[in-house]
Amino acid sequence: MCAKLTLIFNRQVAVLRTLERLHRHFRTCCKNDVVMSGKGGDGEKIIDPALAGKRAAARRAVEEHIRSNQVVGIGSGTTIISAVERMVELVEARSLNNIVCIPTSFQARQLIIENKLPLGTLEQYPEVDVALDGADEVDADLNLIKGGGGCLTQEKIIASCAKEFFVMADDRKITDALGTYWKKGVPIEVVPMAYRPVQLKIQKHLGGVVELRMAHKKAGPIVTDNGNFLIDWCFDGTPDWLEVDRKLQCIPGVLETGLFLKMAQKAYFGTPEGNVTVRVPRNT
Ligand SMILES: O=C[C@H](O)[C@H](O)[C@H](O)COP(=O)(O)O
Repeated sequence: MCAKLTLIFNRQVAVLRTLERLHRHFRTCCKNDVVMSGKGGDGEKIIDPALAGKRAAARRAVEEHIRSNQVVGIGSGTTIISAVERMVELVEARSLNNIVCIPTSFQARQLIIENKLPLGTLEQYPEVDVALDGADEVDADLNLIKGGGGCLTQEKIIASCAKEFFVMADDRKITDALGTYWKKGVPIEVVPMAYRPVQLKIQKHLGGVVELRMAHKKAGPIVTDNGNFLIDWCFDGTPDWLEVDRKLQCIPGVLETGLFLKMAQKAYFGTPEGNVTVRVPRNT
């Protein structure tokens, strides 16, 4: 019994370490903001507490919402890795079958393929049953900032095609006002030839500062999965998000924004200890 428990514990630690490595890789490639908490006594890196929160939230969201015979939208980032991990466990345990996974990015597509889950497209399955995704910040109305890892347009398309959209995050990302926790601005995907006028128009009409997101392992800007550029808008004050998003979307050259407004039905937030709180939009 004791040996069995030790085996289970060791497997969990190994899974967390793998996730941590993927998290570190993803952050280095896409966000350049690795969060590590130091060294353990045995010289091993301590598991990132934020990652433990993301993992708890993701596992719970899958357990509550993913069922057999569903078409599932697979978000991008680090949190979704844990959701896919839980889905694989359920498939292996034969309590989940006949699902189809629609990726929201190149990374999500690879994740689905590597985990041998059935891959589909919106062309084949234009109606998605459930979409799961992470977020960079979440307010009380479940408005989200997304795109910190460079993916947002395909994520928003798939969330918009889903009957239900659930968000999973670690609990640092809960906020009263967007921009309190996530200081890197609202990501906006733009057609490359238009980035400069779009940048100037946003600054002139909406204020704040707009920066072209530069790559770290490539000279020049980050290029999205759709072949576009990303700009990050560090806004002033507390905007009326619906109005601001409408204005942004009206600027020629803007493809999509990382503002996911009133799209999520529920959000799961995990703590480093593995506790999960569930929120629905305020006033619902
Ligand atoms: O561009 C990336 C996506 O919008 C992610 O879903 C978002 O950045 C959250 O990422 P993570 O799950 O790594 O915290």
